[in-house]
Amino acid sequence: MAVLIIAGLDTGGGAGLKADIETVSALGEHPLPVLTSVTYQNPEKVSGYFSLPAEVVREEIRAVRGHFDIKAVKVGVLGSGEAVKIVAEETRGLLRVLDPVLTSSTGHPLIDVEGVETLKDLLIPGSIVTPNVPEAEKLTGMKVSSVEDMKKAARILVDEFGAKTAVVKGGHLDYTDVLYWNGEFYEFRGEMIEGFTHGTGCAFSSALASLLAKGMGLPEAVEEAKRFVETAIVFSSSEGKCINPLAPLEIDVERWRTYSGLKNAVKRLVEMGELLNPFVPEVGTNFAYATPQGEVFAVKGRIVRYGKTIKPIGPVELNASDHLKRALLKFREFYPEVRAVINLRYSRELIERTEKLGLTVSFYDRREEPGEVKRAERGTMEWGIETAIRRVRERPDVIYHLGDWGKEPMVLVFGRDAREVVRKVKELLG
Ligand SMILES: Cc1ncc(COP(=O)(O)O)c(N)n1
Repeated sequence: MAVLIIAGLDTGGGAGLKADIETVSALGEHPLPVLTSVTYQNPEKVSGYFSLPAEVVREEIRAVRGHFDIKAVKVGVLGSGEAVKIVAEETRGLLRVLDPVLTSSTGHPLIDVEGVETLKDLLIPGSIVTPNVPEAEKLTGMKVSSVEDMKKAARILVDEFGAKTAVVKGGHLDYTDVLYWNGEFYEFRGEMIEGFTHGTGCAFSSALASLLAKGMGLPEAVEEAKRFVETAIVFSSSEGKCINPLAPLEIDVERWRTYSGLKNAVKRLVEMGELLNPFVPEVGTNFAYATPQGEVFAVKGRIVRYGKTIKPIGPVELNASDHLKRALLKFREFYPEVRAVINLRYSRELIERTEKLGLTVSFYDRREEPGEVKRAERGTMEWGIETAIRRVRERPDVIYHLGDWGKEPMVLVFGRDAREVVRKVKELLG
């Protein structure tokens, strides 16, 4: 189904048309992108924008309106009052979701002063309007600091401004979204989700337009759009510092379980921070957790000593550790049930304690490494793990070496899942 998108271009690839196109595509519909403004922007700053002549926007819409069977339209950045007028004219009769973008989240205006007034007069009437809290405040002139205020603002947008429906999004308050539809309020609860949020407003309105285009009704479509955006935040892009609307296509259940399992396990480790601190090597600790299919999540930038405690540098991401990933994948060739591993600083006491606890310990020694492995660029880790595994009869819980990666002696603790690794580490630290 075709979804018309009327929005601006974000050169940083975070918000605007790019997020909209990805969202509509991820939800299986066909995006028709109409450009209104080019913004000069990166994740930290919008340095300006250029609005296309409004007549260009009109021609863009006309080129597709007669040709495609457009089921819904999403309107984002418009830039100028003139464009608002034309979009109101050219989208008449279409199911219209309006994200009333007034400024970027970094605070730069994305519409001129006349545009804000024209938006109220011409475009909000008849639209499903989806402001966030600052936008709801600016449009209604009221202060919005609670769910009750959000309801009041939603009602003003519908009863006084003539919107068909209003969804006030609570990302700036307690993550509850409020829908006012057919004279009734609906609340959609959410929670703080770690990740980048740049582009969330665009993705939400595009998702809502796509779901409505499919024929989904309200309030279900709002709930579904909210969950879509939550997933896009969870799997946001650290490179783009923005959401990842393609995440729902990229993840599956096992990826999700592995990701959240590792995230929780890292939290448990941080709780034991003081105890663990002396066991964090100079190069840092990492914690890798593989899906049953062998994709490996780890902590981007590793976990480092931080004062008396420890701190993960970045988020949990796919392929965030090369060394541990290789160690784990090699281990799994022998014992596929093993899916998690952590590296700790070597100490004689740690190994003694492992043995005392009845865990199986093995090791490798780089002095035994055959010449051809040494000469090959990347085989040492694999050779070491295989050698250690073959040295003992049972599946090892711990493999250590006395000088390798960064030449620092290291202990690797393996387990069937991230939770089991945390349990073993807890036992080892006493
Ligand atoms: C082209 C364009 N459209 C929309 C936004 C709002 O997104 P955000 O609130 O994440 O800055 C933006 N910054 N740029």
